Amino acid sequence: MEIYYNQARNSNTIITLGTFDGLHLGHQEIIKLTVNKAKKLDYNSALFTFNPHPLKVVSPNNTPKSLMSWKQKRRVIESLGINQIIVKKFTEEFSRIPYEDFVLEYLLNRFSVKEIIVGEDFKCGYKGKGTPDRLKKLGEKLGFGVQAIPSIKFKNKEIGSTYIRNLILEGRVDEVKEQLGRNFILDCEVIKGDQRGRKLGFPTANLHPLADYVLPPLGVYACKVRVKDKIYGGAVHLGLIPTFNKNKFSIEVYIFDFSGNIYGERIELEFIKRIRGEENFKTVEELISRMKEDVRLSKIILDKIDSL
Ligand SMILES: Cc1cc2nc3c(=O)[nH]c(=O)nc-3n(C[C@H](O)[C@H](O)[C@H](O)COP(=O)(O)O)c2cc1C
Ligand SMILES: Nc1ncnc2c1ncn2[C@@H]1O[C@H](COP(=O)(O)OP(=O)(O)O)[C@@H](O)[C@H]1O
Repeated sequence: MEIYYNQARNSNTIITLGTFDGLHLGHQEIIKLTVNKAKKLDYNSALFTFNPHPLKVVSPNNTPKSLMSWKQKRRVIESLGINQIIVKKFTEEFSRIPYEDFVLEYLLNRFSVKEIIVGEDFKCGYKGKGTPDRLKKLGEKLGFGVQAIPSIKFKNKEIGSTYIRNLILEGRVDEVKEQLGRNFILDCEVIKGDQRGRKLGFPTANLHPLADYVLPPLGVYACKVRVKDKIYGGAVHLGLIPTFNKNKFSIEVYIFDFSGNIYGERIELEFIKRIRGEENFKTVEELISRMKEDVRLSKIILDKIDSL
């Protein structure tokens, strides 16, 4: 797969466009359709996306939190078999280009696009005027097809990034797989904490997320952790650590059956299930005994999913 940040070119291309945050099952359907159609016709398949999220430029206060980092996104797109990704820098100036000019300059002149495949709620161009219906009309004039794919449903609910973000915000991390096709995973770097964890008998890797992720409510979650391509079970705590009178948000994971120094490493944290909310313990002993219980419960949860 090739990645371009500006002037890519190709001929006879079937293209899909969007921000694709989360690359949920609906997005995956659209991308697979693009890939399969291109293969059948022996055309190039491409995915055109924007960075940063267009709303960050057009309406900064309404920018949604992310479901994935760019690295995670790239990996999923690659696994779906697209030939080319085009990442267009989304600027104020770019946001003012009318959809007709955008299509002509970016899609027809550069890729001689034969077909555009998008979700039915897709919009592009100045003020989002480039809806699928208008694109279809433009295509009739300029000689390309447009396919608008209706949202797919699961258990009667439309699959969508907003719905997935809300599940996460409510702590329902065990339900996102039905929509994403995978669990919610944070791409993180391990940073230094207060060095208190090991004294409690629970060393915890303090995590700095590598995207502006949507995050579940404060508390403790059973999780899996990928460290240097090995997967471990874990218990992760998101909170302000009131027991030690801290008031700074942190994400910390105790990794089961692991020892070693991983400061500075890039790791992935996969949320499996919420266990409880954050508590302010009166004594350190009470905290430690509750952490033991968290570890016991996490292991039961992880054993259950591994045996499915
Ligand atoms: C499974 C788990 C549960 C935790 N629960 C709480 C809690 O309910 N309240 C709290 O104040 N801190 C909680 N913590 C945070 C610990 O107090 C924290 O790991 C400890 O202060 C070590 O911090 P350090 O890594 O910065 O040294 C929890 C940590 C873990 C790993
Ligand atoms: N089982 C483990 N889980 C998490 N981190 C571990 C583990 N074993 C060793 N470590 C290492 O110890 C560090 C955590 O120790 P801790 O005393 O909590 O320090 P800090 O407050 O800097 O996170 C981690 O960043 C990691 O490098």
